[in-house]
Amino acid sequence: MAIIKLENLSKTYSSQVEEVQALKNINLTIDKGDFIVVNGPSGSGKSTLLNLLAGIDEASLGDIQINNISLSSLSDRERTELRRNKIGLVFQYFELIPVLTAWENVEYPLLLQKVSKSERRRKVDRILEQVGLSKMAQRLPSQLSGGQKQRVAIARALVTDPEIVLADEPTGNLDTKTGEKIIELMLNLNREYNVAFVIVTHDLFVNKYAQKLIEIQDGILKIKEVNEYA
Ligand SMILES: Nc1ncnc2c1ncn2[C@@H]1O[C@H](COP(=O)(O)OP(=O)(O)OP(=O)(O)O)[C@@H](O)[C@H]1O
Repeated sequence: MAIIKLENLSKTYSSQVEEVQALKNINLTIDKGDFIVVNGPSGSGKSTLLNLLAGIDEASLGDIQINNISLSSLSDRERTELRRNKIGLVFQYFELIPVLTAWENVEYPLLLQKVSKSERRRKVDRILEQVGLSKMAQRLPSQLSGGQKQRVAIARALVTDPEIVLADEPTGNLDTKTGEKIIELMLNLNREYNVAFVIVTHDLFVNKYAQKLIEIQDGILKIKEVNEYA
């Protein structure tokens, strides 16, 4: 089942000096439970694609549909709401709130959704256990390793039960062994919750986990490989 559809999507950045066509006529369907890895050289359009998928930026041409709803038909507030409910985000530098504990960082998106206290407690405890961090719940981000911080960020992305998690270079700030564990964790969560992942990465080791491997070059998207999981 398609959760996101990109149709003839283009993005042009215009300034007084020049126009950059960052994405050129992209077509892509993301199905429920997909595990998509996106490669591409610096400046090829990867972050632009993630920003459009997340509704952070708007396409110049073409359409993005999430659950058959066209993003362009929504107001800014409705787009924010959709992002909050359907999309989880994971970043290279974790982006945790430094004055909140691991537990409170994961709780935060549920507060925005006005989820009740008992439900928040249940959901945060459960997801922290799944990412292997129950014992570190009361630590501040500064008291955690890079890999542990990324686990907190993954728990925060998943605690709202999103349909899709968008990850921008999630292993970029981790050593290879820790990075590999983080991708394996994402894959396990992908299978357990049937939530789709789109992972943008320069780390080639991630490619072997891809169910769909995508490459962007000069704003043009190519599907390089599609694997069925055993
Ligand atoms: N806000 C902007 N204004 C003008 N041009 C932009 C803007 N953001 C990106 N670009 C240009 O669009 C193209 C695609 O950029 P994008 O950031 O999507 O690439 P990327 O593949 O994510 O690169 P990297 O791997 O270095 O992060 C580049 O040529 C970039 O210079």
